Amino acid sequence: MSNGFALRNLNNRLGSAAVSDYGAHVLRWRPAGEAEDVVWSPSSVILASNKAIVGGVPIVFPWFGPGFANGHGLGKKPNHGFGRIRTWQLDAESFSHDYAHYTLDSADLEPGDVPWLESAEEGADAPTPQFHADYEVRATDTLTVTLTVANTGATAFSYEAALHTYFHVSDVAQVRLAGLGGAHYADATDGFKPCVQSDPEVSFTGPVDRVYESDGVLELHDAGLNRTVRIAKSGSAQTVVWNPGKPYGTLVNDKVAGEWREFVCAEAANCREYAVTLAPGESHALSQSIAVL
Ligand SMILES: O=P(O)(O)OC[C@H]1O[C@H](O)[C@H](O)[C@@H](O)[C@@H]1O
Repeated sequence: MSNGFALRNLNNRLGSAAVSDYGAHVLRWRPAGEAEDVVWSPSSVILASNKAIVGGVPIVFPWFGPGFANGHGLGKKPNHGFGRIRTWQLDAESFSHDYAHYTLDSADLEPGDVPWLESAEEGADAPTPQFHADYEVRATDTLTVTLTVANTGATAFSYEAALHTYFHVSDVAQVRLAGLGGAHYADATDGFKPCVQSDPEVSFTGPVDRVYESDGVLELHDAGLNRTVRIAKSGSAQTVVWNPGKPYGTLVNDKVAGEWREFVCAEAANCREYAVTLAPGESHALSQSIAVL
C-alpha cells in the first residue's frame, strides 16, 4: 500500500482516538475528562510490515489464534489471522473527527492469505473464500468498533473473528471483571478444559486466557483509576478474557518489564465452535461498544 503506516487522529469535544491504516487498528481511545486512556497502548508501538501491532484494538480475522476447524487447532500463521497485518483501505470521504471507515477485500490479499481453512478434510483445492470486510470506528465519549464481513463469492465459508481490545488498568491484580458469573468457558491455559465461572467476578491473580460462552455486557471495575468501564457488544457468542500474568515475549516492550500489569483484554469474539458461516450473499456484523460509567 502506498500510504504505508498512516495514522489517523480522531479528536472531538467528547473524546480522542488514534487509528492506524495498517490493521485498521485503533491504537488508543480516551473519553474527554479521563486522566488515562481507556484503550491501552504500550510505551512503544512498533509499526512494521508483517508484524502485529501490540495494544489497542487488534482485529482478529479470519482465524483466531492458530485457527480451529472440525474440533482441532489448525496451526495456521500468523497467529490471529492476516487481518491485523494488512493495510486496510480508508474511506477518505467519510473520515471525520469522530469516524473512520475501512475496508479489506479478498481481491486485495496476497498469495498465501487464502484459502484460510485448509484442513485435511477441505484439502488444498478448497475454493478460495471471496469476502468484503467493513470496519467502522466511532470515537466520542463511547468507542464503538464494528467489523462486518460479507460473502461476495459463490461458495459458503466460515471464519473466526475477535475485537481484541486491550483495556488500560491501574494494576491487573487489583481489577475485577463482572458480567461472566455462571458462564461456561474453555481454559486456554489448560488445554481448553471446560470450566464454569463460579465467582461473579473474574480476577487476575495469574495467567488468564479464557474463551467464555457469553453475549452479555461486562463491567471492568478499577478502584486504582477510580472508574468502571462498561463493555457491550453485539453479534458475538463469546468473550475472550486474557492477561499473560507475566512478561509476555515481545508483546510489550521488553525493557518495560511491568507493562503486562497495565492491561486486561476483553474481546468480543466468534471463534472455535462459534465460527461464523456465511452463505453467498450473507454478511455478519461483530461490534463492541465501550464507555466509562
Ligand atoms: O500475542 P498475540 O498473537 O497478540 O495473542 C495474544 C493473546 O490473544 C488472545 O487473547 C488469546 O486468547 C491468547 O491465547 C493470546 O496469547
